[in-house]
Amino acid sequence: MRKTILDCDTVTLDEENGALVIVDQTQLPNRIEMLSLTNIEDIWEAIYLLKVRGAPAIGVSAAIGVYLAMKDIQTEDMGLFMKRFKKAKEYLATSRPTAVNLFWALDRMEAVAYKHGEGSVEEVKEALHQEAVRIREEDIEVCRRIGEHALSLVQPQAGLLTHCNAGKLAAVKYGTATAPMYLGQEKGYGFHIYVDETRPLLQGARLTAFELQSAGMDVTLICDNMVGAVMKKGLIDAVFVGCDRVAANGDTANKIGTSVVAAVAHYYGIPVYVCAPTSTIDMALSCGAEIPIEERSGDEITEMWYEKRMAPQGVKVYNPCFDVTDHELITGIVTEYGVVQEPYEESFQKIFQKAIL
Ligand SMILES: CSC[C@H]1O[C@H](OP(=O)(O)O)[C@H](O)[C@@H]1O
Repeated sequence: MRKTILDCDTVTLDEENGALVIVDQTQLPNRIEMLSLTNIEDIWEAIYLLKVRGAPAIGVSAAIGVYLAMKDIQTEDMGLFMKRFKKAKEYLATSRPTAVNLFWALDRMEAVAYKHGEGSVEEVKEALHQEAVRIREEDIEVCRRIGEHALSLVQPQAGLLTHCNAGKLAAVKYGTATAPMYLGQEKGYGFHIYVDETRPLLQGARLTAFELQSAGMDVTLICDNMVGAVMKKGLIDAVFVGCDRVAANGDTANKIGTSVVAAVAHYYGIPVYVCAPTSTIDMALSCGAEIPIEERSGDEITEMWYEKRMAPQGVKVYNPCFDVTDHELITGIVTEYGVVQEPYEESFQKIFQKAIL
């Protein structure tokens, strides 16, 4: 049976070879190529170059990466070990600035290291190993639960629109925005899914359309500038998007163009749902203006995915990788604990209190 992208683990730990194994997403959809990364520099570069991308997948990669960086260190000096750990953690934290899951996962790994700090270095290494595996496994359950809550918001045969890739290729199995789509497919909901190509790196065209088509779903690929026409035509009943960081007031950073989708949907009275694992909610930021927005090389805009130039030499370029959708444009934020609505800060606090209990 030919392997499809759905048979490939987006991100996993190869215990036998001590490697982070990822699908090289820069080669999709033309080639399914797995990369086996054993050193922290290659893992950093894979995150930076979007060979592995998407907030949850970035978090899992960093957790596995920092474990791999520490597992072969030969010392019984805990102070030296923790010094080396912090160096590895801080290095991986420089790979990309917006997806809070990167920092959330690294902080979780650090907390586990300190929690076991009274033991031996070998015990800390094993604790890091178990936590990295746990972070990966938790994502599957968290996204499935997001899918179940999101599915309750739409009817069979609904027209859904999504932007960028918040799918299996951005996480471990279900994805976030695509979780209701995968669960709907399992239950025969027959969704009609419209996917924005998502310039400049085309995560929608290259990744979302690819994975959902591979799953046998009804997928229609559109250019980003067609969202208004598709919504005006009455083809969209709901928008589901992912997120890279949600501020305490519900303002959400997601792929550039998401705020446009939300504004147009708002104009046409179409609900916009952000699918957000609580690991992507950053209560330390009061509003979206505080979210760091990654800017990337202008080449991503002037070169058609590094194949041929499509803009004049020397043209000035601005390439913010994300934008912030104001909470007023968001109908609901779907977490693994349920659908949250305004006032978001109060709702998030209730969720986090429940999660702690
Ligand atoms: C489920 S998080 C996916 C999120 O990450 C993407 O950004 P990038 O492809 O640059 O990592 C995009 O914002 C997606 O919504």
